[in-house]
Amino acid sequence: MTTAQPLIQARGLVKRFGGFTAVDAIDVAVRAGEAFGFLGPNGAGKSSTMRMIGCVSPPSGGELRILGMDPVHDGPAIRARLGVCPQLDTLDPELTVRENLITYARYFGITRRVARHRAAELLDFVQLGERADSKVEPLSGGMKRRLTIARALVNEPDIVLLDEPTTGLDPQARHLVWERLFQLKQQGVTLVLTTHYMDEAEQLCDRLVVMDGGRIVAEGSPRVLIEQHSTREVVELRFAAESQEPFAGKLEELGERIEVLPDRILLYVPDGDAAVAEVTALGLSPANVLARRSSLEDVFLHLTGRTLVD
Ligand SMILES: Nc1ncnc2c1ncn2[C@@H]1O[C@H](COP(=O)(O)OP(=O)(O)OP(=O)(O)O)[C@@H](O)[C@H]1O
Repeated sequence: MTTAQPLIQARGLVKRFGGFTAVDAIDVAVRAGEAFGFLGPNGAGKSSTMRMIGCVSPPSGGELRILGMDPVHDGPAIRARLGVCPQLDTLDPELTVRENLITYARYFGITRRVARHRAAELLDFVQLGERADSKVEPLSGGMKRRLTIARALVNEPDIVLLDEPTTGLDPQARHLVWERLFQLKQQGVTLVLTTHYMDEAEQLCDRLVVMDGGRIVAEGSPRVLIEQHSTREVVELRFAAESQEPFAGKLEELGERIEVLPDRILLYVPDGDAAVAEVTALGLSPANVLARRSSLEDVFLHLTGRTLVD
């Protein structure tokens, strides 16, 4: 395999569960050293895709190559070179923090001596060195997730798969996880992650695909996706009324595009402050006004007509 070849290449990849198509003929190429994301709402098909890449769920159709190998025939060889951080923690609550890493390393045939050394290094990396002898149970959600990330690194993988790495964590815990993932990125580790948080996708991913209903609806870097599918800024207006709809007609002239949601109106404009001044000049007085930069949430809304997190 040459370095120019993508580490993960999917062409027309399909996953069906009975008559239901969860992943519908997607094309994906993940290059060495990049942080690649699958962004989409619940049920978009992100986990199903990850499980095929992780060689724990066989594709129903299409082509998938991971590190130049075929997951159906070369599953064990591929898995040996992957690090996997699943959506739900699968740590062993009977073992200590350190033992969780050592036991996991042993599955890869790593000697006990090397495993101990690697466990110590990785626990320092995820800032859990002081908890090495603690049982897993009393750890916070964020600590458990960082331990799972450490566990995913124990075999020095070529690719790390992270399924919703910060779902369920509070903001501070999320930032600690992000910091560690940034660090891995800087070390040149290839990261593949799923998320339904647009801020996570924007901050961590060099490139991403936006998924909806099993399909890829857009692909690119966060910056390019925003440039292609949104305006520079957005003004969010909330009117204290039963429905936002009656206000929309009056605002249509102001923006390049307008979205009316049940609780607010989004006005897509080049300059947020100028648009707010124009809203005021129209004599409208919304209960709440926010001018902000466009985000991947706006991209998703534009492409699908729905918000990422309902
Ligand atoms: N084992 C299964 N049997 C039947 N249907 C499944 C199975 N696994 C997933 N699905 C369905 O496939 C669709 C995609 O699920 P998937 O878990 O891949 O989505 P997701 O984007 O990862 O969302 P989430 O964040 O909720 O995991 C969903 O409609 C889900 O109900």
